Amino acid sequence: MENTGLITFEYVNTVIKERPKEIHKGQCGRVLIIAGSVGMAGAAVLAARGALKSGAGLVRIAAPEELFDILQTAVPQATCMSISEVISLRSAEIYKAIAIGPGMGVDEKNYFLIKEILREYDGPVVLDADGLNSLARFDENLENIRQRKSPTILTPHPGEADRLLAALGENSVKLLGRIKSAELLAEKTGAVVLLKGAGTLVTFKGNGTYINTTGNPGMATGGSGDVLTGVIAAIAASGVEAFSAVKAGAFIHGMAGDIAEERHGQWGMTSVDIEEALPAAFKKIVGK
Ligand SMILES: NC(=O)C1=CN([C@@H]2O[C@H](COP(=O)(O)OP(=O)(O)OC[C@H]3O[C@@H](n4cnc5c(N)ncnc54)[C@H](OP(=O)(O)O)[C@@H]3O)[C@@H](O)[C@H]2O)[C@@H](O)CC1
Ligand SMILES: Nc1ncnc2c1ncn2[C@@H]1O[C@H](COP(=O)(O)OP(=O)(O)O)[C@@H](O)[C@H]1O
Repeated sequence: MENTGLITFEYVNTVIKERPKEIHKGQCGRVLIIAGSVGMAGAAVLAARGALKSGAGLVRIAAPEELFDILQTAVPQATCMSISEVISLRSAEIYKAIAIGPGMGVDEKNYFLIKEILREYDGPVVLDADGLNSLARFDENLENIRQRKSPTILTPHPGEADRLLAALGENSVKLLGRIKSAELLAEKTGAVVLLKGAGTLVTFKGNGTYINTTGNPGMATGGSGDVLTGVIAAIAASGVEAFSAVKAGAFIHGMAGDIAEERHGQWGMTSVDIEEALPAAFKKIVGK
């Protein structure tokens, strides 16, 4: 078992800092978000907004073309590209982080795209939702994650973690417990693992397991996790190394959830309220 600790304000304060005066958008992190499908455009919107409100300098969404009108209306700050263009994209190096999965759907075509990115791209990749589900279904022993040398970040909820554990021939989260499940996933894949839910866990083999101290039950609402994907991708794209970016992302996302709770209450708050509270959360951390 890894050493355990808490993710605290004091820690996050050392990770997220005031921006240098001369910085420009190209230096604030370009993020590619591969997300959304017909019927789940919202997941792409929430992830992109999560990234933009976490300081990403430029955000590009790769999605089916049918979604472009929705995406460009809901997130005018982001640019869009067709998901079919990503496959031929050898210029992925311009992105400082790539997030894959929210609302993407699970099929073999998506799996091949994910596989290609995991193989070709050498920056941090955040895998969430259907990105994880596609690998759990088609990637034997999660070999594509295991073989990766660059940072890979897995952000499953317990249902997604069960699918990943099953792909590794392991028991469910219920049987293993949350800490053991997260640590097993991290150990067997070499990835930074964030296991969602009350008391979100972040672990990385040999680097300890940390429990988040922010967040509340009002966050149990559709799309909250899609926002988190964008938050983590943006922090990683800013140059923060993966494990710290995930710990800081979990804390700030939970803090935004706590601000949304204060503003709207646990029953009425939605994932949009969490996303809209991100700037206030960052301001509390940075002081500006
Ligand atoms: N607006 C949009 O476009 C939105 C799009 N979205 C997109 O929808 C896609 C499908 O994602 P999804 O999470 O809804 O379905 P799925 O992976 O089958 O998970 C359900 C299973 O997991 C379990 N489970 C979940 N949380 C748990 C917990 N904390 N603790 C314990 N168990 C938990 C749960 O268990 P249960 O308790 O219900 O038996 C059930 O078995 C995905 O691409 C996502 O991005 C959504 O983000 C919504 C907004
Ligand atoms: N009871 C809770 N307490 C604290 N945080 C929670 C609670 N329930 C859910 N969350 C947080 O909300 C988010 C839900 O993510 P996820 O299950 O992926 O939802 P979605 O797929 O709808 O985006 C996670 O960050 C999770 O930690």
